[in-house]
Amino acid sequence: MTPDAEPLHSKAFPVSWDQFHRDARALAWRLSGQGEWHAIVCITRGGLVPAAIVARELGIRVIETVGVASYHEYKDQGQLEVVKPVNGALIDMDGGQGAGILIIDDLVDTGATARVVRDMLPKAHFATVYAKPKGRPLVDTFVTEVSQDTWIYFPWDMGFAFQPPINKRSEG
Ligand SMILES: O=P(O)(O)OC[C@H]1O[C@H](OP(=O)(O)OP(=O)(O)O)[C@H](O)[C@@H]1O
Ligand SMILES: O=c1[nH]c(=O)c2nc[nH]c2[nH]1
Ligand SMILES: [Mg+2]
Repeated sequence: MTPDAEPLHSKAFPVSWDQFHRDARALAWRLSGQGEWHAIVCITRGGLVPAAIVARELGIRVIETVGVASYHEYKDQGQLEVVKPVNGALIDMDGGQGAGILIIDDLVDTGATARVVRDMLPKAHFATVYAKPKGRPLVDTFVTEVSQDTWIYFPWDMGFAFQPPINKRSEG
């Protein structure tokens, strides 16, 4: 990046545990009535927490995972790696190709993760709590859209920290 270039993520969207619980529950409300799913495939690790909340709300007890990692360093998208595939028997149920499966992740950003998982389960319903514009076309159901230059700070990545008073803060 040149010194004058705009940072890729210039805005911050911090999410508390309370807010995340409300948003994940709102996702469950949006999903209810849209279909009958016999299993959730949760994209680890970010999908684990919303999958637990949606599973509880919709009464789904079969939870499978697919492990996908691409942001190996903070905010830096690297090589996408499927670290754990989906269970083949689950993909083949209900006529195959992931029919009857609900895929859950915390967000779509560029859509790279969603594209890979959709290819594995083309007939599944893809749901996330948050979506950025590039990834949005790949998601069937989501709750809140944020701009592409926003970084979402999830509660499991955060901790309490001292905040200097506003009048003592330096610019930038
Ligand atoms: O739309 P994309 O640009 O692919 O980004 C979205 C993905 O990035 C994050 O996962 P990450 O790779 O950080 O792994 P993690 O879930 O284990 O934290 C997030 O949980 C999504 O799965
Ligand atoms: O914590 C995160 N916040 C984000 O905005 C994001 N985009 C991709 N991966 C992400 N992880
Ligand atoms: Mg993830």
